[in-house]
Amino acid sequence: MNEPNPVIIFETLNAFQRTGALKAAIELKVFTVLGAGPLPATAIATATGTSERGMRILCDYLAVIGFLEKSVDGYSLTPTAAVFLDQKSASYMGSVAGFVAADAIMDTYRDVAGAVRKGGTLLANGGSTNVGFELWVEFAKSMAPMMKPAAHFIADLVAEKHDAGPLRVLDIAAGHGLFGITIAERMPDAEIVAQDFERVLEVANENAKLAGVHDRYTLLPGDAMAVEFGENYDFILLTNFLHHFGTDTCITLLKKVRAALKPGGFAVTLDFIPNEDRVTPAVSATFALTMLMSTDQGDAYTFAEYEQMFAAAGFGNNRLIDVPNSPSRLVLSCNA
Ligand SMILES: Nc1ncnc2c1ncn2[C@@H]1O[C@H](CSCC[C@H]([NH3+])C(=O)O)[C@@H](O)[C@H]1O
Repeated sequence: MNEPNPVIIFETLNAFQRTGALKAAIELKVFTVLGAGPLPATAIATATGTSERGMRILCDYLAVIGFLEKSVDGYSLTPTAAVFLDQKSASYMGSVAGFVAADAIMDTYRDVAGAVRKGGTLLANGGSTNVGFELWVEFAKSMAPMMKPAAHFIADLVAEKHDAGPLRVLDIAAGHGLFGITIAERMPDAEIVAQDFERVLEVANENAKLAGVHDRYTLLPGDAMAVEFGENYDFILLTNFLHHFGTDTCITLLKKVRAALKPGGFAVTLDFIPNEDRVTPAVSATFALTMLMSTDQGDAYTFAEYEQMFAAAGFGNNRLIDVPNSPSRLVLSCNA
């Protein structure tokens, strides 16, 4: 570990190759074609309408980085590729490439030094928190599969905390809507109010229809900082949202959240929350760079920082909870 070794330099400088290769394999449906069993490069090339040379080189690359296995029968799927990248799998999540590795996102990384100099995003108008940020509809359409484990975890938590009877839930920055929709599926008396920009809520509304919970699903379009939330909510969800803003803005929003909760109601914050060292665990710690590149003031806040923000907004009781099968953690804050 402490021996000097230049490999990490090459691996890091050409990490864009990995992104490009995986994006291409998803786009060309290589993993779906291989879902039926091992095939040689020639057969994969025929099935995907590509060149044999190109497919051989792509499949060898995917074997090197761990998405395919190579044997005398040709290429086959690794367990991860079989579960998450074959379109026929119920847990397919290839769609996340449409947001995570979108051209507009990748373009921002052409000038990390510029964002570091400035201390904020180089995107126009504050980046991803602006109503005009184009990619949120793409996020809503593509990212739901990644959120499934956390959505079920939160629905379980809500069911555990709530006695039988009517239940009002506000899902702030709902996106695809999965978090509120999963609660509605679990609890037949739950009424969900979904808040987000108008064109994003169209996606959530469609998902609510598909899930058959549409009659208990209300839309509250607009900027979360400006719209009236209403009151008497049992639970208010803040999933993957607070990280976009500076602490003062978060505190202002959290005061509004508290005012909209019933006494004894809960704010449920799901986020990338690194340890106090800010360098572990890797996924949460590196998320801070995502915020530097796409927002003016956002960050991957530690639990101590969340505690301070929630306390400043009047929440005295905050608990950090790990979410199984997810890199995210949850802060459960009671309006005691
Ligand atoms: N100012 C804002 N007001 C309301 N929604 C916003 C604002 N800025 C960003 N958003 C939404 O915040 C969401 C962040 S992505 C998170 C979506 C979902 N809660 C999830 O956890 O997967 C996107 O759907 C954006 O449209």
